[in-house]
This record gives sequence, structure tokens and C-alpha cells, in this order.
Amino acid sequence: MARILAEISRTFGEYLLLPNLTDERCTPGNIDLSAPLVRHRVGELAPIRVATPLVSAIMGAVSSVELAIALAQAGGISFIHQNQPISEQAGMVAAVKRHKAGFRHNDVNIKPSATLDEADTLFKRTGSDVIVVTDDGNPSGTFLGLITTQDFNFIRHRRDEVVDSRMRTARELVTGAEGMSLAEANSLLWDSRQDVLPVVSADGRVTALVHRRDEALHHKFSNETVDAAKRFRVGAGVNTHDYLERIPALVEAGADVLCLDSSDGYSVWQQNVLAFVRKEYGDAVRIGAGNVVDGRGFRFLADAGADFVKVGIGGGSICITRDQKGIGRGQASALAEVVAERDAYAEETGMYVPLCSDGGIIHDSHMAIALAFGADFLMLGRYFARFDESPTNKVKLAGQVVKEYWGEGSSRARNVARYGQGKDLAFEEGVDGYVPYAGSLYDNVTVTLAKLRSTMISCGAISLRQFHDTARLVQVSQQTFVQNSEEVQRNERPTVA
Ligand SMILES: NC(=O)C1=CN([C@@H]2O[C@H](COP(=O)(O)OP(=O)(O)OC[C@H]3O[C@@H](n4cnc5c(N)ncnc54)[C@H](O)[C@@H]3O)[C@@H](O)[C@H]2O)C=CC1
Ligand SMILES: O=c1[nH]c(=O)c2[nH+]cn([C@@H]3O[C@H](COP(=O)(O)O)[C@@H](O)[C@H]3O)c2[nH]1
Ligand SMILES: [K+]
Repeated sequence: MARILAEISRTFGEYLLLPNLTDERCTPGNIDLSAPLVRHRVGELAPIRVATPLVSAIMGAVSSVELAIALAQAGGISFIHQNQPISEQAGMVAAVKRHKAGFRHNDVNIKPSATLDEADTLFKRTGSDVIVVTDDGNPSGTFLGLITTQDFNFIRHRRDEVVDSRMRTARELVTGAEGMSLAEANSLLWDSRQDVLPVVSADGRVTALVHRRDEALHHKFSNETVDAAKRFRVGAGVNTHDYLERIPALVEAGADVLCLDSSDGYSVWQQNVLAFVRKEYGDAVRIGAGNVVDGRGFRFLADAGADFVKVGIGGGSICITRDQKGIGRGQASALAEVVAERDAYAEETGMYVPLCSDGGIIHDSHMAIALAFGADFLMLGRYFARFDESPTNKVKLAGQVVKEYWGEGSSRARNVARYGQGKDLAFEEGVDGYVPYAGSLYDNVTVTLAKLRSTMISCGAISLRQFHDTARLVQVSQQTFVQNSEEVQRNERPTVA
């Protein structure tokens, strides 16, 4: 007979934290948000850690090269998605590893004969405020000039005027030479009073762009996620189908950590992949597994050698797995059980296997709740999809600026590339939609982390470890929320900055 668990399945929104004593140690500057990413002996430090406990979802609509770089700068890490041909995924990983801090890729280009209207569309679509003009409109073309959002507007200029008429030409601009250091590039930027310095190769191609604002950002984010050679760290998703080819290609491309990407990790398929990695690479290659929602699933993957375990089935914002397959569990309940198992496992074996809570973060406060429940770090899709750095189009919908966001189980993701897995999409498990555009990753992560620190201060915890150990959560009634929100009508006027 099927078993029915006594406990009700609960989500983050059903809990609040109680304050603990806040003492002199509890200041924003003292709060340590660093977290282990991979398994390690209890009492030792994990070989890979993050200063910011946020990772971006293994999704085509989320983890681009640009987002991976921005998130590593902000102290987290991205997982490049695996729902694409192996060579393309490996290429994205290699691009992140090649990127030198401060030197941005030249990926937004236009021909001089294009119209200002086309340039305007490109600005809006990419969120970039500078376009490199090349003879053929490709990054590999000959550098002719730059056009920025400052160079025209449609009060003064006609939409059908050509880019050539408004761009600043290569001859007018100060440029850097390939191989120069970032310090040299930044000095040149100041001397030239330009906002952007194109770095040009001997054969006249733009190999990188150095932005003035990145220097300030670099000073703001001192906790970048970098490897021993100071290159940004990046993760990559893998699957249980083509791992014999995909994993070696990703390792070769320089991926710092891999993660099995599946709705259901409690399978011999994942056990086989983990065995393959250990046999082939020992501990030199790190790989997380999942997703699971209970203690059994966790122990199975921990025993199979997973470096971290990802928790969450059906809780994502684009998820319809619960409707389609009737499988899943409220994220809070899932975490509570898996955290208990992680701690029991550490006690028994001396091995700490970190937990990643994946999906279902709707408000920033849910991050604090998930961490209080005992998650080591959080994987987010919708949160990052809203930012400039995510790879999807920015569009206007009913007067609101939004960005596209779709699930990996949606027909859109699968149609893009199920690349010869030979399976027809029998049913969809994800939504294809939009999320409100929210600006830059840096600005948003800064605010999110400030809130998280503030919560931890109220709870008297200066590290995540301490937060796990001392947080006190209460379950709240529906009435608690109704009570707060109904009495005052929201002032919808824009707030004064
Ligand atoms: N976290 C969540 O709740 C959900 C996530 N997703 C996302 O959608 C994408 C697809 O997920 P899934 O459909 O779970 O993909 P999957 O590839 O893990 O599983 C698809 C099917 O293939 C089977 N399978 C896997 N490896 C096999 C092997 N080696 N031999 C034979 N059969 C094998 C599985 O049992 C399953 O029936 C992922 O990106 C995932 O993250 C989708 C639904 C829910
Ligand atoms: O049911 C699903 N159908 C899908 O198509 C799908 N795509 C991604 N995911 C999972 O959702 C997580 C991101 O969730 P959030 O947007 O809530 O952060 C991701 O990290 C995944 O675990 C999916 N789940
Ligand atoms: K299973």
C-alpha cells in the first residue's frame, strides 16, 4: 500500500524568522555570507567556496557568458546550461575563463550603413549602451568606430540616417593595444576622458572593451569568485545522456564545477555519471547532483559521490511539473528534511555535502528563509533572468518593460536543441513567459545582500553557519499576511530617489 506522509508540504512564504539577540559583533561589515560549494571534511574549508551564496540556474534564458562574469564578480557562480550542443556549451565556458577582469567581450556590433533606427533597436534588445561599428557588422570585422546612446536621439536625428553619420570614428578615438594591462587601460580611459576604450588588435579588430564604470565596480566587489590563476570561476550543467562526451569537453574548456541537471536526481543514471567522474578524474573534477526532495534522495547521491546536492522539484517559477506529473514537494518541507539528513550524514561520515536550494525564491526575504532552513547556497532562475546580463530579449509588454524567461522543460527550450537525444517532446514541463526587467545584476545583488545581512543582524548571526544553527522560524497563518496588506492602499506614485 502506498504510504502517506503525515506532514504537510510547505513553501518559504509560510514562515517568518524570530529575532535573536543582536550584539556588538552584528554589523553589516562583519557579516560573512561565504559558503562551501563542494564536499569537504567536517572542520576543514571546502576547496571551492563562494563569497555570495547565490548561483544562477542551469537555464538557457539565464546563464549567459555575460551573466556568468557579472555573477562571479559579485561573488557567486553561474552554471552554463546543457540544453545545447556540447561544442557551444564548452565554448561559453571557455569564454568565461578567457575573460580577463575589466576586459569585456566585443559582442554588440553594427555596420556603418545601418540606420540609427536599427542601432536604437540593438541598444534596446541588448541593454548595451555602446555598439562597435565594423565594416561587416560582425565582431571579427575591421574596426571603424563606436556609436553610443549619447550620440543621437530622435528629436534631433532622423531614424533613417545612417550610423556612419553619427558614430565617432576609429581615428577620433583613443584605443588600447592588445596585451595591455588593465591598469594601463584604465589610465588611458582617464586621460582620454572616454567612457569606453576599445582594445584593437594589430589587424584592426576590436578584441575587448574596457568600460570606465567597471573600475568602480571592481572596487565595490572585492569578493570575486576566482580560481588560483585569478580567472573567474564558472560551472556547467551536464545530463545523464551524453556525459561520456560532454564532461571531458567541459573539463577541457576549464569548467570549475559541474552539476547534473534533472528534475529528478534519485536515479541510477545519476549514480552512473558520478561513478564515471570519480573513476576518470578522482577528486579533480567536482560535480553536484539532483534534484531531490527528501532524505533518501540525498543519501543516495551523497553515497554515490556527489559534491553537492540540489534540492527542489516543482517549486520553480516556471515549473508545471507538479501539474503535469504530480511529483514534487513544497520547498521549505523538502529543505527541512534534506538538511537534517545532510547533518546526520556529516556526523556519521565526517563528510559535509553542501545543499543547494533550487527554485521558488519569489521575494528576497525567501532567500533568508531558505538559508535559515539550512541551505548552503541558492540557485535562482527568475531572479537573474530579470537583469541586463541575462541573455534574453528585453521587450515592452502592455507598457511594462519585461525580459523573456522560459523553463528548460518548455517546448521553446527543447525545440532550441534537444540535439539528437531523439526524443519527441511528449508533454511540456515548463512555462515560456516574461519577467519584469529589473536593471543591472550588480545593483540588484547589492540590495539583496544588504537585506540578507540586515535579517542576519536581527537574528544575531554573523556567518551562515551560525545562522543555520541559531535561526528560529515560525509558521504563519494565512491571516497574518491578509492583516498586513489590506488596510492601506498602495501609493503608486514614483518615489523620489
Ligand atoms: N527542478 C524541477 O522541478 C524541474 C526541472 N526541470 C528542468 O528541465 C530539464 C529536463 O529535466 P528532466 O526532464 O528531468 O530531464 P532528464 O534528462 O533528467 O530526464 C528525462 C527522462 O529521461 C530518463 N533518463 C535520464 N537518463 C537516462 C539514461 N541514461 N537512460 C535512460 N533513461 C534516462 C529519465 O528517467 C526521465 O524519464 C532540466 O533542465 C531540468 O532542470 C524540469 C522539470 C522540473
Ligand atoms: O518544472 C520545471 N519546468 C521547467 O521547464 C524548468 N526549467 C527549470 N526549472 C527549475 O526551476 C529552477 C528555477 O526556478 P526559479 O525561476 O523559481 O528561480 C531551475 O533551477 C530548475 O530547477 C524548471 N522546472
Ligand atoms: K526517481
